[in-house]
Amino acid sequence: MPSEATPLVELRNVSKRFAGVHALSDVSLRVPPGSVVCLLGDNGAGKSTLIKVLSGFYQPSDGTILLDGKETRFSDPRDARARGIATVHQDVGTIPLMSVGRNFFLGAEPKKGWGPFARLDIDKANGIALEQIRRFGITRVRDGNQLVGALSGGERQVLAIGRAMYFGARVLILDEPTSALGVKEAATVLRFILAARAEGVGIVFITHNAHHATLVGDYFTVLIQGRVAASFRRGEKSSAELLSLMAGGEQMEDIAGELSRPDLGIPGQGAAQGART
Ligand SMILES: Nc1ncnc2c1ncn2[C@@H]1O[C@H](COP(=O)(O)OP(=O)(O)OP(=O)(O)O)[C@@H](O)[C@H]1O
Repeated sequence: MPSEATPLVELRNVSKRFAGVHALSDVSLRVPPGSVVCLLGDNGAGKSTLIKVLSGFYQPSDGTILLDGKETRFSDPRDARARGIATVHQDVGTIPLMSVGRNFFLGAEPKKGWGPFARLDIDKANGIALEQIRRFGITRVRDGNQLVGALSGGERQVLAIGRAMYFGARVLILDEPTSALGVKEAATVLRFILAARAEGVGIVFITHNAHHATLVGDYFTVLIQGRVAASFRRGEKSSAELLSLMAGGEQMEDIAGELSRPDLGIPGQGAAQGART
């Protein structure tokens, strides 16, 4: 279980408003080193906005961001990245028709020679890429020249996350990394999340999947309509309770109550009970 060490990054009472829309209201979130913080919420709950505040894409309208316990401000995503905050999006950001090695170093290739004669040292790029993904359990890929398109969805996620870690990520923001994957593939990514945690990285794991969250999460924050609806530690709630919270537990109770009203003439309360699980 992670320690109570100073969070790598922290949001304190952060709000974000757009014209007429309160996307985030008074949200606090701590990401300690070596921990997985799950961020859950329905569509429109504010998860993307929160990621964008954490990764320097938006400035908060109110509230503060702390990095290693010190108040800070990210001028833009490049600034946040340079200070160790990496975001890996669901669509992964790898290019299928490029090799594993080239994808790994996209934009930051190790060069042979110098000046106008510098060219990509592909052997070096391949070697580092393979070593990094092997470290995290992807042993099926044996050749860095292999095209990324031949990798599975989970392997591609691991490549993208491994790349972020190689380039110095201390906080990894993973935006729905398991949502498009089958069971085995999701397990590959979840295993990787645990391996990154063991290296002391702080992970913000955004997901719709309460089961995936409860498998790896240390801390959980549920957003509903831009507010923190619940915030708790591992073991304090079951995944069924988590699911109900994400759906807006109270609303579900209200719907269940409505369905069981005798004047509606709906036979039995099966639907109402079903709605609660
Ligand atoms: N740039 C913007 N301008 C105006 N409103 C915005 C903007 N970005 C987000 N919103 C609004 O803020 C609220 C939160 O949106 P956000 O995209 O953060 O939710 P989400 O939890 O990421 O949803 P999803 O899972 O569908 O991506 C929504 O009501 C959305 O319409």
